[in-house]
Amino acid sequence: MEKIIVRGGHQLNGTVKVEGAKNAVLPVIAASLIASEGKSVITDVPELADVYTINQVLSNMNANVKFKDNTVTVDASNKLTTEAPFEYVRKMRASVLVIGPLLARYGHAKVAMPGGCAIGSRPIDLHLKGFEAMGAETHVGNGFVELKVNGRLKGAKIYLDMPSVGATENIMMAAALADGRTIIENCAKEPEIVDLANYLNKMGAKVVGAGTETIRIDGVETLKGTEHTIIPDRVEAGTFMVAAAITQGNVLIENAEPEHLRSVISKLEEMGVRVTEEPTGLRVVGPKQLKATDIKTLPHPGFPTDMQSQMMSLMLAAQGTSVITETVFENRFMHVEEFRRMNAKMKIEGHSVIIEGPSDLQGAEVAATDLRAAAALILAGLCAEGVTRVTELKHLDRGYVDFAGKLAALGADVERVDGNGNTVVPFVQVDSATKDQIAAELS
Ligand SMILES: CC(=O)N[C@H]1[C@@H](OP(=O)(O)OP(=O)(O)OC[C@H]2O[C@@H](n3ccc(=O)[nH]c3=O)[C@H](O)[C@@H]2O)O[C@H](CO)[C@@H](O)[C@@H]1O
Ligand SMILES: C=C(OP(=O)(O)O)C(=O)O
Repeated sequence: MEKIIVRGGHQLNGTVKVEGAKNAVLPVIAASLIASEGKSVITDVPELADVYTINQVLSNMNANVKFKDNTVTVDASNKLTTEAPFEYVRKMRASVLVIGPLLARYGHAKVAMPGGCAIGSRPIDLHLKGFEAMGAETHVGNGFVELKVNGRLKGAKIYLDMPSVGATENIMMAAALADGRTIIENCAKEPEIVDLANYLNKMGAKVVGAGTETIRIDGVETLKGTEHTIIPDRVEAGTFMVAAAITQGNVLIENAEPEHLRSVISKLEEMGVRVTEEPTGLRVVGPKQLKATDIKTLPHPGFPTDMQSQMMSLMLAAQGTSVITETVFENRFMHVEEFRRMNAKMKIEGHSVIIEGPSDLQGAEVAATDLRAAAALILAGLCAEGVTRVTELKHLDRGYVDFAGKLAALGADVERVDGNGNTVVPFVQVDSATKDQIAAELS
């Protein structure tokens, strides 16, 4: 079993570059299924397990997908099949994002129902209600959801009970080819929604209002392949901001987009961290003593739930009592038990965690419970006494490119090893023949 081994107590200094955003690239690759003509060329694509999964979902549908040098090329002009089996949806819930494109183009989609998840129940009822409002018939059975529409989807006025990111994306993609105007109210406003809207518009769609709480889409007849560069990953950027802060370091995070990180910057500043905008990114300087603060996760532009566990690590190192309230997911505190194994002083009360800092964190063997928890446990290891060993790295690989290598380049004592204790070559550094082989399996 692979592990990341962290020996705490090293200050981080230097420069780290942020990759393209996982949560932007997945819907963009899914949207390329709508293009019945031409190739889609997507650049700044991070080499993440999730990107390989969405590429496999598309290949499995008979789209021609290539992934090389951080560029994904999709040719979806073939006749596609319209089914996504459980083997992919189980690995990655975002596989459901193919429903909107398939329904728009073929009037049919059959996708395995995503099950529960380590951060709580994650239904897709809002996605389905949106499709139904546009005229689709939905049938759930035998572990699948199947949607059908006779002819084209019809534009509709859709109010989302909550601003779901996935539902907004899925409905936006379906509406791009619908007959008439769709209005999505109370929609998600995340930067990744804006990136998807920009991509769809370059493909020939008519989407207005992305980034606000109402999006209007006027359906068109067809969409064509286009070129697009993915926005920087605000969660990866935020994770390295915490890494700098927790080690009293001084790190320039290249490519970090301050406009996407306002709530994170503001909370870090409250904790005594210095954040300055530089021409190429954000410089983060950690204080001698961090101060406690409170956080409530909310849809964008509120504090992102995907930064909740990393901030928990920082609060454990801060002086005083901090409170984190999670309002986006029903159960995103599985990592609390793992932090406790590192001597963290914290308790869960309903949807909040109360953190008594500073905890004398001690290295321990801990298991990542989800993607961001994996990063958070490694961050805690950076300031813990002794050796921290983090397992269940499949979660980490979904969303971070060579996390251990990037931390080590900043001066951390971090190493990824296999079950025999041998250093593991990160995927991004595997030889190009192996990468080509993986790419060939996809096409
Ligand atoms: C691939 C991707 O972009 N993932 C992000 C996306 O996930 P995802 O798109 O799954 O998150 P949503 O915004 O849809 O979920 C937010 C909340 O709404 C609920 N809900 C959602 C849909 C629905 O039909 N019914 C329903 O009840 C969910 O259970 C959750 O409690 O946004 C989340 C919230 O910012 C992030 O944490 C994820 O990293
Ligand atoms: C929860 C996350 O992703 P996903 O929605 O893909 O599970 C995340 O990126 O932290």
